[in-house]
Amino acid sequence: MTSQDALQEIESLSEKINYHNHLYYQESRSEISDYDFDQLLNRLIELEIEFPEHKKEDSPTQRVGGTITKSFDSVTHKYRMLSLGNTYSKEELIDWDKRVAKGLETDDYEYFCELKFDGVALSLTYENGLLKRAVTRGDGVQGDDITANAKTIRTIPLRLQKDNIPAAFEVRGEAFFPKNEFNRVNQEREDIGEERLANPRNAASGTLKMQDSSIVASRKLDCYLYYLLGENLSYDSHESSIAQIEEWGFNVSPTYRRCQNIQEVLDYISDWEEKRHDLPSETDGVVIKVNNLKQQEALGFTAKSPRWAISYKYKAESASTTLESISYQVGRTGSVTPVANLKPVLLAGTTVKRASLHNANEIERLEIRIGDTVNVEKGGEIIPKITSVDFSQRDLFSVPVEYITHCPECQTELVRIEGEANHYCPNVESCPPQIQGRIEHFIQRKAMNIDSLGTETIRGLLDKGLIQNYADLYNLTFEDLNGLEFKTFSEKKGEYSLRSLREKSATNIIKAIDASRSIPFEKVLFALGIRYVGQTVAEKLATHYKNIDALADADLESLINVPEIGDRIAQSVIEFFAEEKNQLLVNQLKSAKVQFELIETEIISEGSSLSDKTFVISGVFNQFSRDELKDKIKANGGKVVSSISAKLDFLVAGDKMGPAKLEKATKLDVKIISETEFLNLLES
Ligand SMILES: NC(=O)c1ccc[n+]([C@@H]2O[C@H](COP(=O)([O-])OP(=O)(O)OC[C@H]3O[C@@H](n4cnc5c(N)ncnc54)[C@H](O)[C@@H]3O)[C@@H](O)[C@H]2O)c1
Ligand SMILES: [Zn+2]
Repeated sequence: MTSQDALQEIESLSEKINYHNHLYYQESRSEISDYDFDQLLNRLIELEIEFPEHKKEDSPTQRVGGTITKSFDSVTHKYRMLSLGNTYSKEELIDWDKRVAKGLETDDYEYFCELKFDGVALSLTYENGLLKRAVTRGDGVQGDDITANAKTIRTIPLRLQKDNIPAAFEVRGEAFFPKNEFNRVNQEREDIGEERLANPRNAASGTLKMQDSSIVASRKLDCYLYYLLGENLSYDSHESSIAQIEEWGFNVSPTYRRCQNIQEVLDYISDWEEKRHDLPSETDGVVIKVNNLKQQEALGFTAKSPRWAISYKYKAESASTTLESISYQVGRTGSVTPVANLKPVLLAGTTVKRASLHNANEIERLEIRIGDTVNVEKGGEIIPKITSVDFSQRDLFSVPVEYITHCPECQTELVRIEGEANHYCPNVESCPPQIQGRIEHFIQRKAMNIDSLGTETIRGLLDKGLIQNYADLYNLTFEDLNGLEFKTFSEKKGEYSLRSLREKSATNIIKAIDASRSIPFEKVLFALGIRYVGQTVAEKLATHYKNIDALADADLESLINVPEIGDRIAQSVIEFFAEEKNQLLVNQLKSAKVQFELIETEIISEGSSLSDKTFVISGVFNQFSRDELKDKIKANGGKVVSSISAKLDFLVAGDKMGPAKLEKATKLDVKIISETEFLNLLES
């Protein structure tokens, strides 16, 4: 390679990396995988080593990726917040270990391994035991002051109540979107017709940069701490400082391990490779730190990262296959989602046949064509995604994808709202999947809980003309259902066959419809399917207005004054009740005697056998739902708390409890009891 070629490649790589850095840190988005990003960066490092004359001072290899934004006050870090060197290869890790040994001129050192949590780095400053400031990493020198947003994270202590707290210190950690919370938020967004958030990391970063802290609070972010800094602290190892912050009440993930040598580090890496998927947070690798603080100091820093630490990143599994066709799905709100039909391929133990393409922009961005060879990846997400197209394999005669212009289900011309990525079918009234989608939304477990009525049965009922909307369900009789014919699709045979509903199923459905008459008002309100009214919003509206008539009569001003109800939701509620056909639906449901009024429940005391005892509940239980279990504890004088500490009396463990909780409770010697043991406590 000539020096001139190198210069050209260096410039083009720098430009690409700066572009992706900007998207990642400023806009909380990514267009390429982390692995591909790191390949670009590594190539640039390589070239700069070979052609040092072309290395620029502001090269992305010399700087921490982020910058500060204008929307928050910027704060200069007392100690710079650096990045971490990273590698995907065990050989490179072993090389790094050799450099550590060489740098320290001894074999006498230990490592401390932690998981690499995939979120946003936060620096928290405490003065006299009080949280003073929470700042993002920014460009490493200055960051954004996001204290108000960080305060909504419930595991970040606002005040420390131990007596051995230094007057001033800083802790650093990673704020992240717990997986189940991420899924909950996305489910809720889907329920109300909003786009899904792309991945937990980007969502956490986007959330912490929001101007409205109440939205931040509604997304229950969490934070793990992994670093203590300050003047005159008397710890000699990273491990002892971590033990200290844990004792002060900071949330430390119990997944760390001290390792005597690089072999033990490699063992730790393999131990967590699979297990990490069961943890509450996304992780993308392992961070390996030299444990002794004096030795850390001796090793020091490069311009961008410490020499005493490195991250080993797990590579997402990927596979190559062919895009056979694209089909288009129409959802309850009319939004159209393109789906890639792939030649079946084995990926991370499952056969993948489909991948979401999200919207027209994504198709354009990937420049994907039918017949292309594509790479699919399965990250933390359940749905696999296409990460890139192998252009070298492209058929000469292939043509760009033409996005559909008309609804594949009802042939109505699609519309695209300014500023939104999705296309919509505007035929709300009679587009079949929209009608069906509204009924499916109504009957789901979280709503009217009539889910014994499956998708296919609903189709059958619609086809027969027995129902036209969800309110019609209440007119169904056993005779309508018994023997009802419906089509069912067999994946195996790849074809539809005709079946008929059995007597027992018909009975169950009638029972479930009947039982839904006692489903509480807030759930009924959610079931109606008003755009932007998800479960939480429905609860807020129900609590505020107490009954459907008051809500239907509310004007814009009144609605906006309800805490946490914004313009968009208010407008949507008004539009819903203004439509005559919706008024008819509501009236029909009223005649069917569903709950349109709030019943305020009180917890009735059952005794005091649990008084002064604290409980954490985790997992799934046989006899109770989690809420019922909580009520039971409260009814008997106990207290339910959310995090495990040494002071906790009992951890009630159900099935599928997270391994991290278990490990933490075991470590802190908290008493772990089963559901049955819990019931015994009540009787004693
Ligand atoms: N896909 C893209 O477009 C794109 C763009 C830019 C950056 N990236 C990704 O971001 C990474 C670079 O980001 P970076 O500079 O923030 O470095 P990094 O994320 O690789 O490592 C540093 C960060 O790790 C985090 N961390 C998590 N657990 C930790 C622990 N236990 N101890 C210490 N730190 C811990 C901290 O936030 C710290 O700031 C790259 O690996 C790249 O893959 C991707
Ligand atoms: Zn349609």
